[in-house]
Amino acid sequence: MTILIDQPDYFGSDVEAKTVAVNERELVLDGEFVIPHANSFGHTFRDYDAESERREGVENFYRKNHIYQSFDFVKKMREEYGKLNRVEMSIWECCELLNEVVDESDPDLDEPQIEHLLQTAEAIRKEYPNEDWLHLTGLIHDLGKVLLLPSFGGLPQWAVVGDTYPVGCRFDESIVHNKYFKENPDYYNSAYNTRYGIYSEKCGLNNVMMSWGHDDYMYLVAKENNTTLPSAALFIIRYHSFYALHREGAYKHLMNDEDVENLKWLHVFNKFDLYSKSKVRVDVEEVKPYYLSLIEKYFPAKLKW
Ligand SMILES: O[C@H]1[C@H](O)[C@@H](O)[C@H](O)[C@@H](O)[C@H]1O
Ligand SMILES: [Fe+2]
Ligand SMILES: [Fe+2]
Repeated sequence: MTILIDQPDYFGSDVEAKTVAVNERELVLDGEFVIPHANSFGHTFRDYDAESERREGVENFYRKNHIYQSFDFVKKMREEYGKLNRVEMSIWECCELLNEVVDESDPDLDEPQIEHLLQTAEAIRKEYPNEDWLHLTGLIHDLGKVLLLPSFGGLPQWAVVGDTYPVGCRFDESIVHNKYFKENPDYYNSAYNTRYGIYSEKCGLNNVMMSWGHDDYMYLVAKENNTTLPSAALFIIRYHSFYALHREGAYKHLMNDEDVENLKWLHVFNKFDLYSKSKVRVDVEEVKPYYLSLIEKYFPAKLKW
């Protein structure tokens, strides 16, 4: 699939000019999505140092995440969860399960995850009414967080949520709270701690092992259950937490040409994923029929998880 869109520039140097002070209700108006200048705690988005009720918990989360996400751990998880032998259910059933899930890594949101899914999808729908595949991508991108639930193995938060990054090569400095990597065994492994590590120039992200979590798991679920979503959707699901790449531009030397194309859509998507987080609730029952129709278009009725 070829994508002909301009690179969005809302993260450029003039980001201040592009952000507009809005009250939360403006997010639900029709037309172009407006980037709010503050999250629901009154801070800028993704400010990991801002003194807030969430700061300490989030830092603690990243400490564990960076210590335990090693190459060997990721390999084991991929093998284990690649079997998809735990649960059978529909996409919508999975959305409902997320009612119970709260993400401890997120400085911008403390609502149940189903709110975030609908807020993301609805914000995309307003600005890109014709890209139904992107609406559905918004709805499902975080479904992998069910890994936190007992029937999915009840993984700890550090193995499910938070930003992701490659393992098998050097941890980039732009990764949030990167100082904690010093306690990761791979940090001292000379096979893994160089710019390329076990990878090579333009090898393609598909060949790169990412830290384990909800992104890679949901990618596996979608792919192995033969979704008809386009490759850009699978790319978004798989790399939406890879902020070191899509926000900071690190690890670009590992991308191949297809990754470069798909990254354009990930930039589009990220605006909605990040800045739609608010206390404004979406009426689930009202939008449900629309999303059920999309699920039917792009997925089988029951999936293996
Ligand atoms: O805290 C957030 C949250 O877990 C998101 O779902 C993930 O995609 C982000 O990258 C992460 O920073
Ligand atoms: Fe996510
Ligand atoms: Fe998200």
